[in-house]
Amino acid sequence: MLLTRSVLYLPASNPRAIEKARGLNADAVILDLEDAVAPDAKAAARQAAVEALSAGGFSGRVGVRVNGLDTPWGADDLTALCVHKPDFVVAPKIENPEAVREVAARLPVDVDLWIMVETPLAVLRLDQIAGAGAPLTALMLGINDFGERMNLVLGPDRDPLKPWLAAVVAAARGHGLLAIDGVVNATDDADRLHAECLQGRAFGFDGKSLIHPAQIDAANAAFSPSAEEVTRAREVVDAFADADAQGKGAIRVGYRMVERLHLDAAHRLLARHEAASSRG
Ligand SMILES: CC(C)(COP(=O)(O)OP(=O)(O)OC[C@H]1O[C@@H](n2cnc3c(N)ncnc32)[C@H](O)[C@@H]1OP(=O)(O)O)[C@@H](O)C(=O)NCCC(=O)NCCSC(=O)C[C@H](O)C(=O)O
Ligand SMILES: [Mg+2]
Repeated sequence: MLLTRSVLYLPASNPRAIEKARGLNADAVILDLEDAVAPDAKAAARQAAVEALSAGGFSGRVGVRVNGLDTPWGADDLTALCVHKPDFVVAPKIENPEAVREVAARLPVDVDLWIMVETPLAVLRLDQIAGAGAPLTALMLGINDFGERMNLVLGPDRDPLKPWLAAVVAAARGHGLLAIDGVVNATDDADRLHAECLQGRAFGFDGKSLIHPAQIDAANAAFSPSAEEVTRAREVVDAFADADAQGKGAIRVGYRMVERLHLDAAHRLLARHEAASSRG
């Protein structure tokens, strides 16, 4: 099972961060060629990303966030990734399904496409964008860009974002995609990170975008099934395996009614637990 609890960005122009990322327990890392890299450093960062992919050694999945195709660098970024392929490519500031297909057409085979939802037009066209088809596999919320463009004032509760958190997850679920929540810029604010991870999980996200190694453990913990959830899931599986439950759609487990949809959910949760336990 593909885990995306912790998705760590790092500037591809930072060799120390690339080296460090090889030993971190993030489920995925993203070598950024876009906003974390200054215009003058774009070509060198692209070369560094290709060399990092070629050298390998990352413990999780590796992606590259390319520049937009409407910039001087986007096309060359995608061409460079055809030789040493990442596991996935992240396309920023996508605003319509045509833009998804334009990037997809330049991807080598077996490379997934994740797209950033980070503009007002993107959230207004979520259904069309999320339905653009293979190789699109994930939606990532870009809170920095979205917040700026919407003129949001975001406090720890992220109230102004809530409609969009729900909309992004609904679009992802509706089209069978992963949904990754946005970043916390305050790298020293462990309380805020913890609260946002729990909130993201409650809204249905599969994981959190991160910008610093110190954020990984909190995301891995929050997006892994808790011990209590695992216990409850096992109870549901055991109850439906019981002879008395055969042929029934709804049964009682302890104080609650459960249906076969809960059995499916329990199986999915236990699969996530297995995967999380084997990664740590
Ligand atoms: C935010 C940072 C610029 C902070 O850098 P710095 O002050 O140098 O960090 P530390 O001194 O605390 O670093 C300690 C060690 O950890 C390594 N490190 C730091 N960050 C990373 C990282 N992301 N990945 C791997 N390793 C990292 C340092 O090298 C130190 O190592 P050592 O020398 O061994 O002690 C910096 O953290 C950073 O650049 N973060 C990533 C920024 C980025 O990629 N941004 C783009 C995505 S954010 C975004 O905007 C999403 C979206 O587009 C949106 O709109 O919301
Ligand atoms: Mg952005």
